[in-house]
Amino acid sequence: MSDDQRLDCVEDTVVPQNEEVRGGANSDDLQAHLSSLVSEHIDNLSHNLNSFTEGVKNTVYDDDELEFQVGFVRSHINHSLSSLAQEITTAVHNANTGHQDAHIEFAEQVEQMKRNNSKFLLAISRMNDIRGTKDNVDENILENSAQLASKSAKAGVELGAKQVCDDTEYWKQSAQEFEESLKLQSEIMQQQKAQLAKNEKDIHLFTARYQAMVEELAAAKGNIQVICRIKPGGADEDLITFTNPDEGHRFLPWSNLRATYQNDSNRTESRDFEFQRAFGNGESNETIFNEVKDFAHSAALGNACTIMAYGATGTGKSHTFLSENGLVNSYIDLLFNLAAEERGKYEYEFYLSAIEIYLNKVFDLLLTPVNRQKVEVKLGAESNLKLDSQQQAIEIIKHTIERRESASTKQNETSSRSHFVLSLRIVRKMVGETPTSGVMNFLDTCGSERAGRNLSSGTPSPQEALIFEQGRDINESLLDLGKSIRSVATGVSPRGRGYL
Ligand SMILES: Nc1ncnc2c1ncn2[C@@H]1O[C@H](COP(=O)(O)OP(=O)(O)OP(=O)(O)O)[C@@H](O)[C@H]1O
Repeated sequence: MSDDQRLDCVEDTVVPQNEEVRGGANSDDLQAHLSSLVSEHIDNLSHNLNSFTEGVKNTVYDDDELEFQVGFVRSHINHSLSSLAQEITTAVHNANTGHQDAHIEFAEQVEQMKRNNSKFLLAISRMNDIRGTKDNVDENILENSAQLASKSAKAGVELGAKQVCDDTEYWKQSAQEFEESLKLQSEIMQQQKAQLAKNEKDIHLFTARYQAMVEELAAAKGNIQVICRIKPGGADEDLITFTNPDEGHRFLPWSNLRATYQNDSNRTESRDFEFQRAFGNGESNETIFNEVKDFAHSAALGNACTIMAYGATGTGKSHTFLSENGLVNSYIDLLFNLAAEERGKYEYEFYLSAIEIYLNKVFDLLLTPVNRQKVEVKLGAESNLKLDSQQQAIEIIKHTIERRESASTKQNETSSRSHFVLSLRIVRKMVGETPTSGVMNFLDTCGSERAGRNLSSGTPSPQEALIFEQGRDINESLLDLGKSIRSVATGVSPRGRGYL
């Protein structure tokens, strides 16, 4: 077989068509595909022929062998050409089929587009219809709105007018109701005013009655009341015993007391005493206060009350009056509480003065400077300090007690050496009324003592001499006080020194 024959064969099988390869591929693609198929086969064949030619050149074949080789080459070429023809046929077939598919698809698409077009046309015509309807509706709305507006305006005016009428009626009614309630209120006020006036009258009446009762009570108890307090466990307890000869009446107006003791001739003696009240058995300061607290009300109503502690040295006068829970602090507490209770009705003012009588001289303990130098005053010219609070009152009283003259004696470690007078003035005011001014005086005398009891044998020391002098002066002043009290009680001036 020659090269030309081979080429002819190849050329016969090539189908040079400008068709698409597969569904949708164009003729350029098909042509390119076919060319590549053909050149692939030609390359293959030419390679095999070259190998064959080389083999023939280099090998010495006999005829049979040569014929066999040529037959082999021929069958190879035939096989290659028929496979090429087969591939070309398939490619062209595929291309035709693809083209037909594409054509059918295109026709379907055209059909679909036509259908869409008619739908689109239908939609446009519907849209036009809707637009027309909307225009109509718009026109209707405009027309109705205009009508509605004109109707509303008319109705609004009518409604407004009605509202004004209603409001006027409502306000008229309210004004009437208000006037009626005003009338009622003013009637109630008048009634209340009358009640107030009556209450005020009642208060005056009540106050007057209360005052009268306080005075009656004081009168019933006696203008001067004598209360006895026996110090428990005193130094003389073994020498003197107190009994109540009238057990059944111990706490009734009269409280009798029998003192039994050894007289100077060593004989047992008894003396009976009469008191409004006698305390013993370690009764507390609070119990004593309960007995005498009514004086506070009397002083608040404008009376002058004096509570005086009198007794032998060391028997508990200062303890009863001036200790922390003593009478003075309890009175201060009661009076300040009374002022707080009556605030709004009455205004209270409290003034304090504190003096001591020491060796026959009067000293103002409120004027005492920090260096404790006492300031002597004439009786009645002592300072009066306005008290702002209960706490302040208690503090000041505590300081005045500290400034009071005291000394350690054989009977009492802290014996008061001066008479101490604390005055609490109570001013009570009520609007439209003359203020009342009462006073609570607390007098803590120094205790009487047996002359010479504080002296040791031999020459007395200056301190002993002073205590002796104080004791003498104390006894003298107590005697004078006794005379003065008796003079008040009997109305007869004492003879001799003429104190009253
Ligand atoms: N009822 C009592 N209960 C307990 N202790 C008391 C009582 N009475 C007095 N005392 C105590 O006895 C001592 C002397 O009392 P206080 O100083 O009060 O006596 P006094 O009568 O004031 O003496 P003086 O006249 O010498 O000043 C104090 O220590 C006091 O605390």
